[in-house]
Amino acid sequence: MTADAEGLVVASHGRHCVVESSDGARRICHPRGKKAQAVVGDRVLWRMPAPGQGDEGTVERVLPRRNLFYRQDEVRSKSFAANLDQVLVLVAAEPVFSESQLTRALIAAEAAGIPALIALNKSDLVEPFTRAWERLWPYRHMGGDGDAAHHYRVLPLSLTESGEVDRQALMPLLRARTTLVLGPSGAGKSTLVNLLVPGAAAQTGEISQALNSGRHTTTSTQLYWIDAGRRTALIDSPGFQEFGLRHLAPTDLARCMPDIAAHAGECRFYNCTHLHEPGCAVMAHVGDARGAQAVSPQRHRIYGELFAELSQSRY
Ligand SMILES: Nc1nc2c(ncn2[C@@H]2O[C@H](COP(=O)(O)OP(=O)(O)OP(=O)(O)O)[C@@H](O)[C@H]2O)c(=O)[nH]1
Ligand SMILES: [Zn+2]
Repeated sequence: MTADAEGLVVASHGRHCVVESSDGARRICHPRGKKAQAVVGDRVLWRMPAPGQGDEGTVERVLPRRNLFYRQDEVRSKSFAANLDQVLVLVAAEPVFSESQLTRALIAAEAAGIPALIALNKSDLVEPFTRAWERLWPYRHMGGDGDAAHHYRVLPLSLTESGEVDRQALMPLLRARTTLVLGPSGAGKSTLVNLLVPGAAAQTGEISQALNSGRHTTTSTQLYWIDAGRRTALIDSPGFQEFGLRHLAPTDLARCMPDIAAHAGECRFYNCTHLHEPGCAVMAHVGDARGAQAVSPQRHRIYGELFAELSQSRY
């Protein structure tokens, strides 16, 4: 019996996926049973088809994951990607981004133990950019002063106007890592992928061709290599809009919001919800006063909304 080969899942669509071997060859694989359901970024053991059984393989087993980034909505859970080094949330000056969506993505990253970066695109749109940069004040300062203390790195970009400069700023942060890129429609995700991934269109074409065989034309989540040595990867995933956090309990929220977590241990009641209790250290820090230890009123409002959302009965 031949040993199963190890491979990396570089695209997924429905139940089947595309597995890349160490020599770079890609092949469609189907999971052998529920336990072999893989997501992009998974390392898997896979097997060639038996002679005469076509050219699609089977995923025999998903190897243990370092982490799993996912969202979960009311009805079904939807996995995004596994084994990530970081998440890059790309928003733009225009269209105006939703701070609630941004926060949801950051909470999901935090819950999975994955560091997050934020990029604000379209700095050439001066006035909207100034407003958006200002809205990101809490994110730019959270954790303390100085680049090392900041909880989130926030980068200004202008992908269509200064792509080369942006590439130089981004590459040191991306090199030799696997980065999941998330962002609302229109923020510039395609522009970013095309800037950083030589032949992105070709890689996509190859994959849709592979997945095509009359059944599927688009892939949902996809991994691109930035470098020829295949060490630096970007994972592009749609679905920022309906970003559910149903996999979290309301009481998980505080530890996943670093500005709130910083004070949550100092409240009078150990089971403080930070919404109305006397002696709440979190609420004592909510205000317009700016400071690395402050909790912005917007962030506290979003926390309250999410707390209510996650407190509704589950089904
Ligand atoms: N002014 C300006 N426009 C930009 C910049 N980057 C991207 N755009 C434009 O913004 C629009 C959206 O960019 P895309 O890269 O298609 O955005 P996307 O996030 O992939 O959007 P979807 O395809 O809808 O998911 C395009 O018209 C881009 O040309 C920028 O730095 N400045
Ligand atoms: Zn409290």
